[in-house]
Amino acid sequence: MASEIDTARSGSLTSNGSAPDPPEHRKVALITGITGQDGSYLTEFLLEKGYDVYGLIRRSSNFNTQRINHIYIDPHNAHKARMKLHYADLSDASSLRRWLDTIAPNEVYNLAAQSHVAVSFEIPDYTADVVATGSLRLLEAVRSHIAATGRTDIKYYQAGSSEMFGATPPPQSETTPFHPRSPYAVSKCAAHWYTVNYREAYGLFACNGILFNHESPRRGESFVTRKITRAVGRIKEGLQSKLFLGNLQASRDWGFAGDYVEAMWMMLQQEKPDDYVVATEESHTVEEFLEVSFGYVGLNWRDHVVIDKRYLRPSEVDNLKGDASKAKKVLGWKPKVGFQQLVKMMVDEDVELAKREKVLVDAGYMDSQQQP
Ligand SMILES: C[C@H]1O[C@H](OP(=O)(O)OP(=O)(O)OC[C@H]2O[C@@H](n3cnc4c(=O)[nH]c(N)nc43)[C@H](O)[C@@H]2O)[C@@H](O)[C@@H](O)C1=O
Repeated sequence: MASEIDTARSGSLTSNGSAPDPPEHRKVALITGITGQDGSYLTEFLLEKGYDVYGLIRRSSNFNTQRINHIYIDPHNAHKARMKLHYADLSDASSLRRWLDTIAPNEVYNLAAQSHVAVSFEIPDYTADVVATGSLRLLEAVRSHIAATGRTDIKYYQAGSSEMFGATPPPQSETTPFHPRSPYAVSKCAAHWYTVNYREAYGLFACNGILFNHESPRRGESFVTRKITRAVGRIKEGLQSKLFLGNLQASRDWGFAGDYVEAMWMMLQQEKPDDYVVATEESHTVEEFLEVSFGYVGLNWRDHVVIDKRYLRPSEVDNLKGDASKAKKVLGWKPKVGFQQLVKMMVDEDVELAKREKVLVDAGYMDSQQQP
């Protein structure tokens, strides 16, 4: 990645070796949250499909583009670069409208969020501004862009969340009532209903994907699955011995993020816009995740895990298990990676990562308490 901050950064990906369509024939996608786990998988997926992909990124004093660096191509290489990045922010309506007008996308994927449930209790106001009002700003930018340009061939995807179901018992489907249990979840409910409202009021092609937890080796390290697999790798390599966690009895329907981005795209390829639950239909407790991940490398989690009340939430979501029959029937979508395979994939990558850290620690370049 270039060391200079570009106003436009770009990348390309072709695995089948075929030349991409000429620019005038290529579909154009705009993604908010492109630097996140889902944004990176969706970008890879869309580039493979021959799209030009534009990502909106937030300004930060440090680069936060690690997950898409491998796709990056210097924008000066104009004919090869098919992923481009621009500065914008869901809290800045004018930036959203400006990039919509400039890019004129066919598909808009709103993946950006303050997505950490526990953190949303600490910064509820910011969470609501970005997750709820930010979605409204983007919808309004799309609506006013269509009104001004007459471009009706534009489709909108809203990243919804199983957290919206919250306290409502499983299995949860599109018809299950929402009972959100955090500022994050309440904000996602607002974003969901804004999306439904813009569909009903203005005829916008707008879909809500109600995605259950989806993980990968690119998952942020403060979410429980990655926190666990990072610890497994580091404990295995002798870089740490304890892992501090909160509620081990919470149960989640965990799938692979790479599978879930395909469902997002499929929703926008339908004739009519609609809302879909995306899930594996299996639920496992945090404790089961510990059993499988530590067990996989021959460790006993009970020797390492310490409960720290700091990680308990003021109100918890106990049990999520999706009913994805609509997505299966209408979209023809189904998950490819199961729970055991997902855990192993994450542990394998994090053992490798810990081995690289160990080299740095042994050479005196890093303290074992630090993480690169
Ligand atoms: C679908 C949904 O998925 C995610 O939200 P989440 O389910 O809250 O994910 P998580 O990995 O933070 O927590 C899962 C469970 O694990 C428990 N837990 C125990 N001990 C720790 C712990 O130490 N850290 C964390 N983070 N969780 C812990 C915690 O109390 C909770 O019951 C986000 O992507 C969100 O954006 C989203 O939309």
